[in-house]
Amino acid sequence: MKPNILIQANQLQMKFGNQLVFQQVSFQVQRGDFFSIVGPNGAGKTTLLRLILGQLKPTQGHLHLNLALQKMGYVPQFRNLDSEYPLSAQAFVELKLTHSYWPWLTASEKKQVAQALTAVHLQNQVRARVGRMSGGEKQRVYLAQALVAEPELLILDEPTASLDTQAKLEVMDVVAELNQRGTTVILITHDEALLARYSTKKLVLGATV
Ligand SMILES: Nc1ncnc2c1ncn2[C@@H]1O[C@H](COP(=O)(O)OP(=O)(O)OP(=O)(O)O)[C@@H](O)[C@H]1O
Repeated sequence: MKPNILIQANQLQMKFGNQLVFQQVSFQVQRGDFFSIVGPNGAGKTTLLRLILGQLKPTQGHLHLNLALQKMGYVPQFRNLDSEYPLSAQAFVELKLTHSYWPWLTASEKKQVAQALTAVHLQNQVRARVGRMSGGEKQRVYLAQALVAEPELLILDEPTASLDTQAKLEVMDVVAELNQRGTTVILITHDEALLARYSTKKLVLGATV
């Protein structure tokens, strides 16, 4: 596989028992792509992400990955953390690096945390409580948590669903900046406006089944 191809999917089929979720799905994700996956509810978008993350195997076809699982960052759907949630943005991001064998972070890990918070423009709010932040800020904290591992591929599963337009753009502009600096992005979205604004390639699921 050419080094600039990160994911090559050939004729994927996915069934759960007798239920066919999709078939004949082929696509290629190249380094630097802003790749979107769209399709109606139940078309198998999350299932496809789970295949990419190695949590499921296709029932037919082949999925070749040109990067290690540790080089993938994952940002989940927006979840509104309770206003009483006690952790600061910094502590929330540090959770991703906490060791079981020693309780402190190394100097370079602290630097990684600071860099991740700077990349999402929260460098002035490192001590702010995540529970008190706006929706867009909360989702940028999740993004920072995915960034501490310095991923080559960032996978976002409807990261802005239920956020207002202002907050959506606030999150997606940061994702676009990361993409422009070389991070490959895979985005699941129902949002046509986001697709038109940011995406360079699109896979439509559900159209052929
Ligand atoms: N582990 C599983 N076992 C059995 N069926 C499953 C499993 N995971 C998903 N499914 C089924 O596969 C189909 C596709 O689900 P999936 O969550 O991938 O769709 P989606 O496109 O992400 O939908 P949505 O837009 O609603 O999030 C659904 O019918 C779902 O019930």
